[in-house]
Amino acid sequence: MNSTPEEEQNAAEENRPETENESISRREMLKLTAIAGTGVVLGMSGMATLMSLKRADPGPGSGMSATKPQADSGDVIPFYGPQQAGIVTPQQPYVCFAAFDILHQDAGQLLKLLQEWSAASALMTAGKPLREGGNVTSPPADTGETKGLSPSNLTLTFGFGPTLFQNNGEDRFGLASEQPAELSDIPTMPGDRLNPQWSGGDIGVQACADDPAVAFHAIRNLAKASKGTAVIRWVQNGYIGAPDGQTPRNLFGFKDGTANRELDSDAARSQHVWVSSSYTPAWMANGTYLVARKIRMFLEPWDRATLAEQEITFGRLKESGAPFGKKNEFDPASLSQFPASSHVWLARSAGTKMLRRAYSYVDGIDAGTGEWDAGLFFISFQRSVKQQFIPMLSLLAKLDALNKFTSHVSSAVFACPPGAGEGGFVGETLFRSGNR
Ligand SMILES: C=CC1=C(C)c2cc3[nH]c(cc4nc(cc5[nH]c(cc1n2)c(C)c5CCC(=O)O)C(CCC(=O)O)=C4C)c(C)c3C=C
Ligand SMILES: [Fe+2]
Repeated sequence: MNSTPEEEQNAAEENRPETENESISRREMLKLTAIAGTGVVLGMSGMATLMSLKRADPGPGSGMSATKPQADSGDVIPFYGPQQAGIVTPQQPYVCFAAFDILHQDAGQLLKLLQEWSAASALMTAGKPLREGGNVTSPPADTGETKGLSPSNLTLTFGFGPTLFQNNGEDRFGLASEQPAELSDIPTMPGDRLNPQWSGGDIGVQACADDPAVAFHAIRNLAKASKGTAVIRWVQNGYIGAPDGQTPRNLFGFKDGTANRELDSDAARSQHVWVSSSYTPAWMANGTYLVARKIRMFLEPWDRATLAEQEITFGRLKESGAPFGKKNEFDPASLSQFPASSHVWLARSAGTKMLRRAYSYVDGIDAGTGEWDAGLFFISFQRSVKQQFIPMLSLLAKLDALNKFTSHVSSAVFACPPGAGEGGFVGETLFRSGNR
């Protein structure tokens, strides 16, 4: 027998997941009464008090409607897509980067975590809260501090560290055969002062946004959702500042990121950033490798160096960012004009390119020296760590004039799989790969 529209509506109401606006249910009332230990039926005023514990609809005009979140403010970078966002999408001014370690050895739970993280990421990048309206006797799903803020172009980029595949020779999740040859720790370089507590990690998550509160909220809520399955190993915050459309300056006052323009075309990105579909392992097609290096910059001696020394160190002019012998930032550089062992000359001589997405960091004052604990949280994306990153780093570590003013204090490498299709999850290609 056909049901009436009213019956259909009632059935839909019963099956509807809880929302923020939903009035308190009779069952919840009974539970709350029991918790309150009154053992008596509440009168109207008690009822009203309990009802008010449920958050009210913010109402029209508040800009916070539960059904229509702030996603229409235009600052949304879609989470789903063939490639992960946060790589070639425009660099936002803030990063909160976290490396997680997985606490167990259960591949099923790892898969579930990636599914939950992807679903949560899709919501957060769209400016939507994590499921709301839990009853008052359980913690809210979303921590809530970004309520009312715009999506802020939040991107969440996930990568798998070498230890996810094998740790001390142990195949923790049955994934060892899928570990890419590219994916192993960067060899220690001369001058490195790496702190293992700030290095490595099973899964790296880069949260970038126009608002630091939004980037932190994303990492905080992913950590909260992973409770019992993963713990944060290290976190690094960073920022860049640049007038609109211009190259940001690092803490030494130089424009940093100029050469990224050479990777603006799809052809250049296919050549230098994205892993091709003919690559092994196949699950990495349309993915890339992320290298993160926390590089302390010694601001005090730098600030005492002359302008000439500063410019010779980089091989570019401080004011304009132009290469030596040229006038403007984007004038083509000629290797013969660069001072020998200048940073840019060496990086160019390596004969390879990478996409850099670095952020400045300031972690306060070094308790031992009273100097700034500050520098560059260097992040680069490349299709091959072995052919691009390591040869360049080796050259720089040996000869770079910049080494006098810097020290590498942490290092991590992550294989970033392709993006997830709508409703899918990041890492799906790994879990569905042929050998499994
Ligand atoms: C292994 C790769 C690199 C590390 C580590 C690195 C550290 C580092 N860089 C700067 C500042 C600048 N780097 C610049 C250019 C540049 N740097 C790298 C690579 C590494 N840098 C490359 C590939 C390039 C581009 C070279 C080219 O082809 O022109 C510049 C110049 C402007 C620019 O193009 O961005 C600056 C400035 C710091 C401060 C630093 C460590 C603290
Ligand atoms: Fe550099």
